Amino acid sequence: MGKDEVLRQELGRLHNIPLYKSFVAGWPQVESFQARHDDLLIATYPKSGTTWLSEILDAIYHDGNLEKCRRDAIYNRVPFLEMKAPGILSGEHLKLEKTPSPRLVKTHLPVHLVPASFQEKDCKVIYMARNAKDVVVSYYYFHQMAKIHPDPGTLSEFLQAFMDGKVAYGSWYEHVKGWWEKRHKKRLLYLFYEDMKKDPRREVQKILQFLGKKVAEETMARILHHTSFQEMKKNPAANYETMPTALMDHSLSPFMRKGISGDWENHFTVAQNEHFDRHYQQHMAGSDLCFQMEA
Ligand SMILES: Nc1ncnc2c1ncn2[C@@H]1O[C@H](COP(=O)(O)OS(=O)(=O)O)[C@@H](OP(=O)(O)O)[C@H]1O
Repeated sequence: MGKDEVLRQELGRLHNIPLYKSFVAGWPQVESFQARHDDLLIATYPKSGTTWLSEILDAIYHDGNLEKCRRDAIYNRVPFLEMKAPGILSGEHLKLEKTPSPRLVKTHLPVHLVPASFQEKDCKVIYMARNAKDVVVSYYYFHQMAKIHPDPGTLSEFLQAFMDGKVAYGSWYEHVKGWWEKRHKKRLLYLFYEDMKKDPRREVQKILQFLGKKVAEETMARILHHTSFQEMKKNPAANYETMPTALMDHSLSPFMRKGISGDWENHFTVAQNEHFDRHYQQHMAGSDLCFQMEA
């Protein structure tokens, strides 16, 4: 499989979810991935604040030492478990094998597809969820710049594909609800992008408590500043600008796009919003998982 077979291809299928064909081809190695007990898994549906959470965790792991946080690009500091783009990036599980413990591992996998060794080794997991409407807008722009995705078409077409679960990683509903069902597990922390936006200090405290760590007040202040949207946007180690342009073209839309809650209001028409709300209510009926949709 070469570069041309990776870019702008239709999606393949991994079990019950649509996924990039290159990831599907690499799945046997990912499925048999050997987790270590002190690995921390960062799990999200795409465009839900993965990079933000990753930067926060790397900063915590390095006690707010910003020089260490800039040692490499975020996709090398926190490798993306199932990522494979032959001709551009080889399998990330290989990178992980060489990473010293304690490792931070990124995944977008739904809970039922996480490799068994993470459970066997009783690894801690932090899941971050973001409201569906902002995810869909962010994902739409990401499809334009990240060419591993099929062409997204119009926003209206993309919205329908998202609602139908026909985008990479499948149904947002199944993803957020699947992980939510596990939220009572002691070694899982379920966070929300919107909470992190509203009160990052409180959310970072939650993370520290979950990890059994403490930081000095000045370290906390440094971590919060370093992981603010404005700082991450201009930080080449965090903003993905070092990715090969063949894979991500920031001139089409920057990876660090807006970093706000409620941007969907600038994109959805009234009709699209009503259509989406009806669908949303059907698919979230009976669940106590609630999202803040407004800024
Ligand atoms: N520090 C900080 N604060 C607030 N928001 C931030 C931050 N860092 C990244 N972002 C925004 O997160 C969106 C990208 O999500 P992910 O990192 O999950 O993307 S990916 O799935 O890993 O490709 C994307 O959202 P949109 O701006 O809405 O497109 C990023 O801008």
